[in-house]
Amino acid sequence: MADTPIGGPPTTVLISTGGTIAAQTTDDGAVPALGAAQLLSTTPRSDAVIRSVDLMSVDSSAMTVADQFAVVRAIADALTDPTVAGVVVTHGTDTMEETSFLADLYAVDDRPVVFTGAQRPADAPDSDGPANLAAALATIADPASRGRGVLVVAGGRVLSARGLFKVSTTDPAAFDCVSPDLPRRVLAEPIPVGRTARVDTFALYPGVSPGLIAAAVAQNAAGLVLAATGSGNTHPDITAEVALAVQHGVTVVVTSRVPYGEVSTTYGGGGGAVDLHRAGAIVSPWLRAPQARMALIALLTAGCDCAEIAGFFAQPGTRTD
Ligand SMILES: N[C@@H](CC(=O)O)C(=O)O
Repeated sequence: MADTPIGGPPTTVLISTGGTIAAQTTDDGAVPALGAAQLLSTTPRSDAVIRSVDLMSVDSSAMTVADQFAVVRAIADALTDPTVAGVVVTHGTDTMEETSFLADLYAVDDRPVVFTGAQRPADAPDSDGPANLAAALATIADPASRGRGVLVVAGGRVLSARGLFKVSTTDPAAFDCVSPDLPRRVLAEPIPVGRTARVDTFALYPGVSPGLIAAAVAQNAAGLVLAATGSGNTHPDITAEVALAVQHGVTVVVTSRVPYGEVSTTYGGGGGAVDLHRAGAIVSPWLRAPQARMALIALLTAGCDCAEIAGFFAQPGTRTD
């Protein structure tokens, strides 16, 4: 661990969580093995003073919601030190869109927070991890990174966490955004510790069984996020289940399984977004299912009611770009 000398240059905190960037290839497949200090040892030299925090070592596809909030708390802990210039989080790319967005929801500090990862394991001859980590550290040092919320650096791109999704299982430019300038919503609530609200998510498709929704309600889901077809539409049978779920006090958010474009109350016919909205569902115009779920978990855990949650998804928020 390298720490900041008193009166010395600002420190960057590097939080490692696992993922392919930290993975080594074994007979049983690639698994996270390296901590922050080992990641730094293969990263092109930077003059930054770096404090390492080995928070966890997991494949991000195996992360729990508790793990994700632990990452958010570790970022907040790092920023309690006024000598810290910013925080880099190394994380698997599979669920980086979720954890980075969750961190963005609580990012009240102007200092930059940058997530990065890799598509190729650390022991691959062409691993993209070292270059991504170097770029993430450089992004912390860039004054233009301040006040932009959480950023994600991969494959030569610097993107906002808001609206982010993984677009390739292999390309180093692993991510894109649904829209480059989504308004920023920051939650005033404290970062939760302990139990969080259960929110389930389903992709909808022709022939989908309405029983999926009933099963989630029966298992006490507090919220449901539906990745509907097109601009937020589905079969009329789903609308009836949504109405029942809402009557049971479950908050239902409708988004789309389509990557780009706005989700809107355009279509009727019994299963359109107009009908789902009338059944009590909240339409998420831009956040897709993985990020809408993170927001809903945070809002329900904070005790927000349906009107407040609808306001979160509807209001423009604070533009920072
Ligand atoms: N399965 C890996 C993939 C990656 O990091 O690219 C993970 O998300 O941890």
